Amino acid sequence: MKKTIAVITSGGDAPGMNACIRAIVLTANRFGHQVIGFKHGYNGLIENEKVLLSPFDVQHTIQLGGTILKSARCLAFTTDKGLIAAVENLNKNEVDALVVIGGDGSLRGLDRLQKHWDGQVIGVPGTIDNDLNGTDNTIGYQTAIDTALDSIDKLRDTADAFERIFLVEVMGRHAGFIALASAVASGAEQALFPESIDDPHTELESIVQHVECLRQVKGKSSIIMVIAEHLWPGGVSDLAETLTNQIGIECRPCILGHIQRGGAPVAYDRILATKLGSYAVEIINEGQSGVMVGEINNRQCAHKLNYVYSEQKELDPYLVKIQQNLFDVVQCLNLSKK
Ligand SMILES: Nc1ncnc2c1ncn2[C@@H]1O[C@H](COP(=O)(O)OP(=O)(O)O)[C@@H](O)[C@H]1O
Ligand SMILES: O=P(O)(O)OC[C@H]1O[C@](O)(COP(=O)(O)O)[C@@H](O)[C@@H]1O
Repeated sequence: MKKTIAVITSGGDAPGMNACIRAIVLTANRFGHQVIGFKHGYNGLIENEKVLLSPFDVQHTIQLGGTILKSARCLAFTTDKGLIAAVENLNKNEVDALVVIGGDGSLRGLDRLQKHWDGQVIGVPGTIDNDLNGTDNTIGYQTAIDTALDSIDKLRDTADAFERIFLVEVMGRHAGFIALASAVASGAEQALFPESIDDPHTELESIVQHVECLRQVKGKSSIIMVIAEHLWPGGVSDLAETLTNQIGIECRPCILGHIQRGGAPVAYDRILATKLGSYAVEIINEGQSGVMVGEINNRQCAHKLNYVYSEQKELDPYLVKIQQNLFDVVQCLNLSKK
Protein backbone atom coordinates (compact mmCIF):
# COMPACT_ATOMS: atom_id res chain seq x y z
CA MET A 1 0.00 0.00 0.00
CA LYS A 2 1.36 3.43 -0.94
CA LYS A 3 1.73 5.71 2.06
CA THR A 4 2.46 9.31 2.91
CA ILE A 5 5.41 9.50 5.27
CA ALA A 6 6.22 12.72 7.15
CA VAL A 7 9.68 13.39 8.53
CA ILE A 8 11.09 16.00 10.91
CA THR A 9 14.48 16.66 12.48
CA SER A 10 14.05 17.89 16.06
CA GLY A 11 16.15 19.10 19.00
CA GLY A 12 19.91 19.46 18.74
CA ASP A 13 21.00 18.85 15.16
CA ALA A 14 23.49 16.04 14.64
CA PRO A 15 25.85 15.26 11.73
CA GLY A 16 24.19 12.51 9.71
CA MET A 17 20.63 13.81 9.95
CA ASN A 18 20.75 14.67 6.23
CA ALA A 19 22.05 11.22 5.37
CA CYS A 20 19.08 9.81 7.27
CA ILE A 21 16.52 12.05 5.53
CA ARG A 22 18.08 11.00 2.23
CA ALA A 23 17.79 7.30 3.07
CA ILE A 24 14.16 7.72 4.10
CA VAL A 25 13.30 9.53 0.86
CA LEU A 26 15.16 7.09 -1.39
CA THR A 27 13.78 4.01 0.33
CA ALA A 28 10.24 5.42 0.42
CA ASN A 29 10.51 6.23 -3.28
CA ARG A 30 11.43 2.63 -4.03
CA PHE A 31 8.16 1.52 -2.45
CA GLY A 32 6.12 4.26 -4.15
CA HIS A 33 5.52 6.22 -0.94
CA GLN A 34 5.38 10.00 -0.82
CA VAL A 35 7.56 11.90 1.70
CA ILE A 36 6.67 15.26 3.25
CA GLY A 37 9.33 17.09 5.27
CA PHE A 38 8.01 19.40 7.99
CA LYS A 39 10.48 22.14 8.85
CA HIS A 40 11.93 23.39 12.16
CA GLY A 41 11.14 20.29 14.21
CA TYR A 42 7.71 20.10 15.84
CA ASN A 43 7.13 23.78 14.94
CA GLY A 44 6.65 22.69 11.33
CA LEU A 45 3.88 20.29 12.33
CA ILE A 46 2.11 22.99 14.32
CA GLU A 47 2.52 25.67 11.64
CA ASN A 48 2.03 23.29 8.70
CA GLU A 49 5.38 24.40 7.28
CA LYS A 50 6.15 21.63 4.84
CA VAL A 51 7.95 20.61 1.69
CA LEU A 52 7.55 17.58 -0.56
CA LEU A 53 10.79 15.62 -0.70
CA SER A 54 11.75 13.79 -3.89
CA PRO A 55 14.97 11.87 -4.54
CA PHE A 56 16.12 14.94 -6.47
CA ASP A 57 15.81 17.10 -3.32
CA VAL A 58 18.13 14.88 -1.29
CA GLN A 59 20.81 14.23 -3.86
CA HIS A 60 24.34 15.12 -2.73
CA THR A 61 23.26 15.75 0.85
CA ILE A 62 24.81 12.67 2.46
CA GLN A 63 28.00 14.57 3.26
CA LEU A 64 26.33 17.67 4.72
CA GLY A 65 26.24 18.51 8.44
CA GLY A 66 23.22 20.28 9.96
CA THR A 67 19.81 19.44 8.53
CA ILE A 68 18.13 20.52 5.32
CA LEU A 69 14.79 20.43 7.19
CA LYS A 70 16.16 22.75 9.89
CA SER A 71 15.77 21.85 13.55
CA ALA A 72 14.43 23.57 16.63
CA ARG A 73 13.20 23.12 20.13
CA CYS A 74 9.46 23.74 20.37
CA LEU A 75 7.83 24.70 23.64
CA ALA A 76 4.40 24.92 21.97
CA PHE A 77 4.45 21.20 21.20
CA THR A 78 4.57 20.39 24.92
CA THR A 79 1.17 22.10 25.38
CA ASP A 80 -2.21 20.51 24.55
CA LYS A 81 -2.95 23.28 22.06
CA GLY A 82 0.30 22.65 20.17
CA LEU A 83 -0.22 18.91 20.18
CA ILE A 84 -3.75 19.24 18.81
CA ALA A 85 -2.55 21.60 16.05
CA ALA A 86 0.15 19.08 15.08
CA VAL A 87 -2.38 16.23 14.96
CA GLU A 88 -4.75 18.33 12.85
CA ASN A 89 -2.02 19.09 10.33
CA LEU A 90 -0.92 15.47 10.14
CA ASN A 91 -4.53 14.50 9.37
CA LYS A 92 -5.05 17.39 6.96
CA ASN A 93 -2.00 16.24 4.96
CA GLU A 94 -3.24 12.62 5.10
CA VAL A 95 -0.01 11.48 6.70
CA ASP A 96 0.12 7.73 7.42
CA ALA A 97 3.43 7.63 9.27
CA LEU A 98 5.61 10.20 11.03
CA VAL A 99 9.37 9.71 11.40
CA VAL A 100 11.12 11.88 14.00
CA ILE A 101 14.90 12.08 13.89
CA GLY A 102 16.04 13.52 17.22
CA GLY A 103 17.18 13.03 20.77
CA ASP A 104 15.48 11.92 23.97
CA GLY A 105 13.22 14.98 24.22
CA SER A 106 12.00 14.59 20.64
CA LEU A 107 11.21 10.94 21.26
CA ARG A 108 9.36 11.77 24.48
CA GLY A 109 7.30 14.18 22.42
CA LEU A 110 6.67 11.49 19.81
CA ASP A 111 5.56 9.06 22.51
CA ARG A 112 3.05 11.65 23.71
CA LEU A 113 1.85 12.32 20.17
CA GLN A 114 1.15 8.64 19.48
CA LYS A 115 -1.45 8.64 22.26
CA HIS A 116 -3.43 11.30 20.38
CA TRP A 117 -2.91 10.32 16.74
CA ASP A 118 -3.84 7.17 14.84
CA GLY A 119 -0.93 7.15 12.38
CA GLN A 120 2.31 5.20 12.73
CA VAL A 121 5.12 6.88 14.66
CA ILE A 122 8.77 5.91 14.29
CA GLY A 123 11.75 7.48 16.10
CA VAL A 124 15.29 7.59 14.77
CA PRO A 125 18.12 8.34 17.25
CA GLY A 126 19.73 11.58 16.10
CA THR A 127 21.82 13.33 18.75
CA ILE A 128 25.51 13.87 19.37
CA ASP A 129 24.99 12.92 23.05
CA ASN A 130 24.48 9.15 22.46
CA ASP A 131 22.14 9.16 25.47
CA LEU A 132 19.43 6.86 24.09
CA ASN A 133 18.94 3.22 24.96
CA GLY A 134 18.05 0.77 22.20
CA THR A 135 21.05 1.58 20.02
CA ASP A 136 24.81 1.31 20.47
CA ASN A 137 25.38 4.63 18.70
CA THR A 138 23.13 7.56 17.92
CA ILE A 139 23.53 9.35 14.60
CA GLY A 140 26.09 12.15 15.07
CA TYR A 141 27.88 10.79 18.12
CA GLN A 142 30.94 9.41 16.32
CA THR A 143 31.37 12.65 14.36
CA ALA A 144 31.13 14.71 17.55
CA ILE A 145 33.86 12.62 19.20
CA ASP A 146 36.16 13.16 16.22
CA THR A 147 35.42 16.88 16.17
CA ALA A 148 36.16 17.20 19.89
CA LEU A 149 39.27 15.09 19.43
CA ASP A 150 40.58 17.27 16.63
CA SER A 151 40.35 20.32 18.92
CA ILE A 152 41.82 18.56 21.95
CA ASP A 153 44.80 17.35 19.87
CA LYS A 154 45.43 20.95 18.84
CA LEU A 155 45.16 22.11 22.43
CA ARG A 156 47.72 19.49 23.41
CA ASP A 157 50.25 21.04 21.02
CA THR A 158 50.05 24.45 22.62
CA ALA A 159 49.61 23.00 26.13
CA ASP A 160 52.83 21.02 25.64
CA ALA A 161 54.69 24.03 24.30
CA PHE A 162 53.82 26.05 27.41
CA GLU A 163 53.58 23.07 29.78
CA ARG A 164 50.15 24.28 30.72
CA ILE A 165 47.07 22.75 32.28
CA PHE A 166 43.91 22.93 30.14
CA LEU A 167 40.36 22.18 31.23
CA VAL A 168 38.31 21.34 28.14
CA GLU A 169 34.53 21.41 28.31
CA VAL A 170 32.69 19.10 25.93
CA MET A 171 28.97 18.69 25.28
CA GLY A 172 26.72 15.90 26.51
CA ARG A 173 24.03 17.61 28.55
CA HIS A 174 23.60 14.98 31.32
CA ALA A 175 25.60 12.18 29.73
CA GLY A 176 29.34 11.53 29.65
CA PHE A 177 29.67 9.70 26.34
CA ILE A 178 31.48 12.46 24.45
CA ALA A 179 33.62 13.33 27.49
CA LEU A 180 34.74 9.75 28.12
CA ALA A 181 35.40 8.85 24.47
CA SER A 182 37.25 12.07 23.61
CA ALA A 183 39.29 11.85 26.81
CA VAL A 184 40.40 8.27 26.14
CA ALA A 185 41.13 8.96 22.47
CA SER A 186 43.11 12.11 23.18
CA GLY A 187 45.08 10.63 26.07
CA ALA A 188 43.65 13.22 28.45
CA GLU A 189 44.96 12.81 31.98
CA GLN A 190 41.59 13.34 33.58
CA ALA A 191 37.95 12.92 32.54
CA LEU A 192 35.05 14.18 34.61
CA PHE A 193 31.50 13.30 33.64
CA PRO A 194 28.15 13.11 35.43
CA GLU A 195 28.08 9.31 35.70
CA SER A 196 31.29 9.33 37.75
CA ILE A 197 30.60 12.28 40.03
CA ASP A 198 27.65 12.86 42.36
CA ASP A 199 28.53 16.19 43.91
CA PRO A 200 31.37 17.99 42.13
CA HIS A 201 32.27 20.11 45.16
CA THR A 202 33.00 17.07 47.30
CA GLU A 203 35.31 15.94 44.48
CA LEU A 204 37.35 19.13 44.44
CA GLU A 205 39.88 17.78 46.88
CA SER A 206 40.52 14.67 44.79
CA ILE A 207 40.69 16.74 41.59
CA VAL A 208 43.35 18.96 43.20
CA GLN A 209 45.22 15.94 44.50
CA HIS A 210 45.09 14.33 41.07
CA VAL A 211 46.62 17.38 39.37
CA GLU A 212 49.31 17.75 42.03
CA CYS A 213 50.26 14.07 41.75
CA LEU A 214 50.32 14.32 37.94
CA ARG A 215 52.78 17.19 38.21
CA GLN A 216 54.91 15.14 40.59
CA VAL A 217 54.90 12.10 38.32
CA LYS A 218 55.17 13.85 34.95
CA GLY A 219 57.24 16.83 36.03
CA LYS A 220 56.42 20.19 34.46
CA SER A 221 54.37 18.96 31.58
CA SER A 222 51.01 19.62 29.95
CA ILE A 223 47.85 18.24 31.50
CA ILE A 224 44.51 17.96 29.71
CA MET A 225 41.32 17.49 31.70
CA VAL A 226 38.13 16.79 29.73
CA ILE A 227 35.00 17.85 31.57
CA ALA A 228 31.37 17.32 30.57
CA GLU A 229 29.24 20.45 30.37
CA HIS A 230 26.96 21.29 33.32
CA LEU A 231 29.14 19.19 35.59
CA TRP A 232 30.76 22.05 37.44
CA PRO A 233 28.49 24.87 38.57
CA GLY A 234 29.87 27.93 36.74
CA GLY A 235 31.44 25.74 34.08
CA VAL A 236 35.09 25.07 33.33
CA SER A 237 36.05 28.73 33.63
CA ASP A 238 35.00 28.66 37.27
CA LEU A 239 36.71 25.32 37.88
CA ALA A 240 39.90 26.57 36.20
CA GLU A 241 39.93 29.62 38.49
CA THR A 242 39.26 27.49 41.57
CA LEU A 243 42.04 25.07 40.65
CA THR A 244 44.46 27.88 39.86
CA ASN A 245 43.85 29.33 43.33
CA GLN A 246 44.21 25.97 45.05
CA ILE A 247 47.34 24.66 43.35
CA GLY A 248 49.05 27.91 42.44
CA ILE A 249 49.53 26.88 38.78
CA GLU A 250 47.57 28.69 36.10
CA CYS A 251 44.84 26.48 34.62
CA ARG A 252 43.24 27.55 31.34
CA PRO A 253 39.63 26.79 30.37
CA CYS A 254 38.51 25.96 26.83
CA ILE A 255 34.85 25.46 25.90
CA LEU A 256 34.41 23.54 22.64
CA GLY A 257 30.69 24.32 22.45
CA HIS A 258 28.59 24.05 19.30
CA ILE A 259 31.58 23.32 17.07
CA GLN A 260 30.97 19.73 18.22
CA ARG A 261 27.56 19.70 16.50
CA GLY A 262 28.81 20.79 13.08
CA GLY A 263 30.86 19.45 10.21
CA ALA A 264 30.55 16.68 7.69
CA PRO A 265 29.43 13.39 9.24
CA VAL A 266 32.16 10.76 9.50
CA ALA A 267 31.71 7.58 7.45
CA TYR A 268 30.30 5.70 10.45
CA ASP A 269 27.48 8.22 10.94
CA ARG A 270 26.66 8.36 7.21
CA ILE A 271 26.39 4.58 7.11
CA LEU A 272 24.42 4.30 10.37
CA ALA A 273 22.05 7.07 9.24
CA THR A 274 21.54 5.36 5.89
CA LYS A 275 20.79 2.04 7.53
CA LEU A 276 18.41 3.47 10.13
CA GLY A 277 16.58 5.68 7.62
CA SER A 278 16.02 2.71 5.32
CA TYR A 279 15.04 0.48 8.21
CA ALA A 280 12.52 3.05 9.46
CA VAL A 281 10.70 2.84 6.11
CA GLU A 282 10.90 -0.96 6.08
CA ILE A 283 9.20 -1.24 9.46
CA ILE A 284 6.59 1.30 8.40
CA ASN A 285 5.83 -1.13 5.56
CA GLU A 286 5.41 -3.88 8.17
CA GLY A 287 2.87 -1.74 10.04
CA GLN A 288 5.04 -1.14 13.13
CA SER A 289 4.55 1.93 15.31
CA GLY A 290 5.61 3.46 18.64
CA VAL A 291 9.23 2.36 18.36
CA MET A 292 12.69 3.80 17.80
CA VAL A 293 14.92 2.08 15.28
CA GLY A 294 18.48 1.39 16.36
CA GLU A 295 21.45 -0.84 15.85
CA ILE A 296 22.87 -3.16 18.51
CA ASN A 297 25.89 -5.34 17.69
CA ASN A 298 25.43 -4.45 14.01
CA ARG A 299 21.84 -5.70 13.98
CA GLN A 300 18.94 -3.39 13.26
CA CYS A 301 16.31 -3.38 15.98
CA ALA A 302 13.26 -1.49 17.17
CA HIS A 303 12.47 -0.69 20.80
CA LYS A 304 9.43 0.89 22.39
CA LEU A 305 9.76 4.65 22.65
CA ASN A 306 9.36 4.79 26.43
CA TYR A 307 12.17 2.24 26.81
CA VAL A 308 14.74 4.31 24.90
CA TYR A 309 14.48 7.48 26.97
CA SER A 310 13.34 6.30 30.43
CA GLU A 311 16.56 4.92 31.89
CA GLN A 312 19.99 6.56 31.88
CA LYS A 313 22.10 4.78 29.24
CA GLU A 314 25.16 3.14 30.71
CA LEU A 315 28.68 4.15 29.68
CA ASP A 316 31.03 1.34 28.66
CA PRO A 317 32.19 0.24 32.15
CA TYR A 318 35.49 -1.11 30.84
CA LEU A 319 36.32 2.21 29.20
CA VAL A 320 35.46 4.06 32.42
CA LYS A 321 37.70 1.71 34.38
CA ILE A 322 40.74 1.99 32.15
CA GLN A 323 40.45 5.77 31.80
CA GLN A 324 40.64 5.95 35.59
CA ASN A 325 43.32 3.27 35.98
CA LEU A 326 45.68 4.58 33.29
CA PHE A 327 46.02 7.86 35.17
CA ASP A 328 45.69 6.66 38.71
CA VAL A 329 48.75 8.68 39.66
CA VAL A 330 47.78 8.85 43.31
CA GLN A 331 48.12 5.10 43.53
CA CYS A 332 51.36 5.21 41.48
CA LEU A 333 52.90 7.62 43.96
CA ASN A 334 51.79 5.55 46.94
CA LEU A 335 53.28 2.41 45.38
CA SER A 336 56.58 4.10 44.59
CA LYS A 337 56.85 5.24 48.22
CA LYS A 338 56.46 1.65 49.50
N1 LIG B 1 7.97 15.58 27.50
C1 LIG B 1 7.75 16.12 26.31
N2 LIG B 1 6.47 16.18 25.80
C2 LIG B 1 6.25 16.68 24.59
N3 LIG B 1 7.21 17.17 23.78
C3 LIG B 1 8.48 17.14 24.22
C4 LIG B 1 8.82 16.62 25.49
N4 LIG B 1 10.16 16.72 25.65
C5 LIG B 1 10.61 17.31 24.52
N5 LIG B 1 9.62 17.54 23.66
C6 LIG B 1 9.70 18.16 22.34
O1 LIG B 1 10.90 17.77 21.67
C7 LIG B 1 11.69 18.93 21.38
C8 LIG B 1 13.13 18.56 21.37
O2 LIG B 1 13.49 18.09 22.66
P1 LIG B 1 14.91 18.47 23.29
O3 LIG B 1 15.00 17.78 24.60
O4 LIG B 1 15.08 19.93 23.28
O5 LIG B 1 15.95 17.93 22.22
P2 LIG B 1 16.40 16.44 21.85
O6 LIG B 1 15.30 15.77 21.16
O7 LIG B 1 17.57 16.66 20.96
O8 LIG B 1 16.76 15.77 23.17
C9 LIG B 1 11.26 19.93 22.43
O9 LIG B 1 11.54 21.25 22.06
C10 LIG B 1 9.77 19.68 22.49
O10 LIG B 1 9.12 20.26 21.40
O1 LIG C 1 22.04 24.28 21.16
P1 LIG C 1 21.39 24.33 22.50
O2 LIG C 1 19.93 24.51 22.42
O3 LIG C 1 22.08 25.29 23.41
O4 LIG C 1 21.58 22.90 23.18
C1 LIG C 1 22.78 22.41 23.65
C2 LIG C 1 22.61 20.94 23.94
O5 LIG C 1 22.33 20.25 22.74
C3 LIG C 1 23.23 19.18 22.58
O6 LIG C 1 24.29 19.61 21.73
C4 LIG C 1 22.56 18.00 21.93
O7 LIG C 1 21.56 17.53 22.81
P2 LIG C 1 20.17 17.04 22.28
O8 LIG C 1 20.45 16.20 21.08
O9 LIG C 1 19.55 16.27 23.41
O10 LIG C 1 19.37 18.25 21.91
C5 LIG C 1 23.76 18.90 23.99
O11 LIG C 1 25.01 18.25 23.97
C6 LIG C 1 23.80 20.29 24.56
O12 LIG C 1 23.69 20.28 25.96
